Amino acid sequence: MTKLLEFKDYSMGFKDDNGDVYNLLDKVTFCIEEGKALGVVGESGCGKSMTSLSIMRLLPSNIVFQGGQIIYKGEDLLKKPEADMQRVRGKDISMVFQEPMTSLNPVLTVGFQIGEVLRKHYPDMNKEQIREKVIEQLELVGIPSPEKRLNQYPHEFSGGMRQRVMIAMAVVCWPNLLIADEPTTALDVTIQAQVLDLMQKLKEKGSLMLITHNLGIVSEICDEVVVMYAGRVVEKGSAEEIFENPCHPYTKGLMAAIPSLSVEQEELYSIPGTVPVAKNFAAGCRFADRCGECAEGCKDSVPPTKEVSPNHYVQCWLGFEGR
Ligand SMILES: Nc1ncnc2c1ncn2[C@@H]1O[C@H](COP(=O)(O)OP(=O)(O)OP(=O)(O)O)[C@@H](O)[C@H]1O
Repeated sequence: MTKLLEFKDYSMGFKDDNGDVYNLLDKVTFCIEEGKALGVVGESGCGKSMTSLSIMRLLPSNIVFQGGQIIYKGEDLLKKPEADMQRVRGKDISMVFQEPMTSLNPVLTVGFQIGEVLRKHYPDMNKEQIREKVIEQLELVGIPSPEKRLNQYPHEFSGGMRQRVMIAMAVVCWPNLLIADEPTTALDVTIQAQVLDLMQKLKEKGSLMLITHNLGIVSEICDEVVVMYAGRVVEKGSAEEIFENPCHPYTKGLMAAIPSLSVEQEELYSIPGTVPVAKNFAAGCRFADRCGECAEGCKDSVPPTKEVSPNHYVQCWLGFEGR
């Protein structure tokens, strides 16, 4: 297997109004293989979006780099000049955001916006070639009558159709990596299923990094899973391993919180408490406050990462020092 993108001990934080710096992502380490789909899961506020925006180098201005590398095709993206990054974005690596309405420009036609990506990366393409390619993309994502639709504006599309347009825009240059950040959250269930089908199809053409809090989606689409909690990777491995043999108490909690249709449940389980904000992160395990298996000392020092089975890693004190 060939690594397409690799996070190596990547850490970053943010600067508050007083100039104090707080860590957000701590030594994040994982990789995306060529042609595979990786799911990044965790509750809201766990650092999933910060991780993907770091790849694109589209972070807010108060973010401070604290160490590590993000290697793409042998080069550290964090060291690339901005002009080179502009060539990477949209051509090598593309991103689909949560809310298509805010990501599309309301005063430009859909065809123009998809074409814009091609004009930027392939300045030699002529008008007709661009039009053909745009039609081809709209067809690929399942938009009927693409010749007509390309002259329409975003508000003339339904939510699901807008999300498809966003996906068409993201894959028009056939990126090596498509990052989809909660691509189905704003959609209703039937449309969600259609967009997921589309993701399956796209997976055959390149690598996919799917960010979601929905484990059901991950089990359908992803080959590998990274579980994040409060800016750390607490567990990672093949989807099969993670679903069949979850080891971190947080992953087990996420699994227990999946609603089941087959078992009658009186009440839905939810992990007690909430994800802490960076200013309140514990020095040791950041999940300790919410963990049913927390033992003495868990809060004091950062847990070690161990390989529980080949390629399945867990960052937890359980099993160490008599815990
Ligand atoms: N510019 C910033 N300054 C300070 N804190 C920030 C900034 N951007 C994000 N954060 C904080 O970083 C943490 C991680 O945020 P992030 O958006 O990556 O989480 P997430 O897991 O993607 O959540 P969601 O699913 O809600 O998007 C959150 O606590 C968030 O408040």
